[in-house]
Amino acid sequence: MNRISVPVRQLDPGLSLPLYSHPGDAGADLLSAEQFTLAPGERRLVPTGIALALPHGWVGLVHPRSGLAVRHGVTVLNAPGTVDAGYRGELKVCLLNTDRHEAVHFERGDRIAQLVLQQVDQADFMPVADLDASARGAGGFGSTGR
Ligand SMILES: O=c1ccn([C@H]2C[C@H](O)[C@@H](COP(=O)(O)OP(=O)(O)OP(=O)(O)O)O2)c(=O)[nH]1
Ligand SMILES: [Mg+2]
Repeated sequence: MNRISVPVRQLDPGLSLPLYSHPGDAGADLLSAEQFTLAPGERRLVPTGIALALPHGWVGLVHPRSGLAVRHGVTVLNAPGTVDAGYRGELKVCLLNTDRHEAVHFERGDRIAQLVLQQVDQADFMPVADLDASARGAGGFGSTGR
């Protein structure tokens, strides 16, 4: 596992930095810079109080936390959110309360999502008349059965 240095601007100095709970964890927990309540079915763009300068060739992926999903039905609507390396604005998390009955309350500093850093490549998209054959072919969307 690489350990890379990522410059962080703390827009809200009272909040801790993203935190890996255990050595080797893939996701660093992102904190909420706000106190708020999500009504059933409500979505909200939640600020995290930080801005990053990810290295070129890396991406930040904003994943849901499984505990929030299982216990409260709270997920990240656009999961995984894509944080481009060149983005210098505040990291935000689009939370959605999928529960149909229960509101969910969050305090400032609560862990709302997790950031996974990965290396990525770009493609040069080359127009061609035909694609090479493959075992799967055009089968998809349940072509292999349930
Ligand atoms: O969960 C997310 C997703 C995105 N972003 C920020 C960083 C990212 O680089 C930027 C744009 O995200 P994306 O490309 O997914 O959104 P878009 O709707 O395509 O907006 P844009 O036109 O700005 O690219 O918004 C976040 O802070 N959190
Ligand atoms: Mg975009």
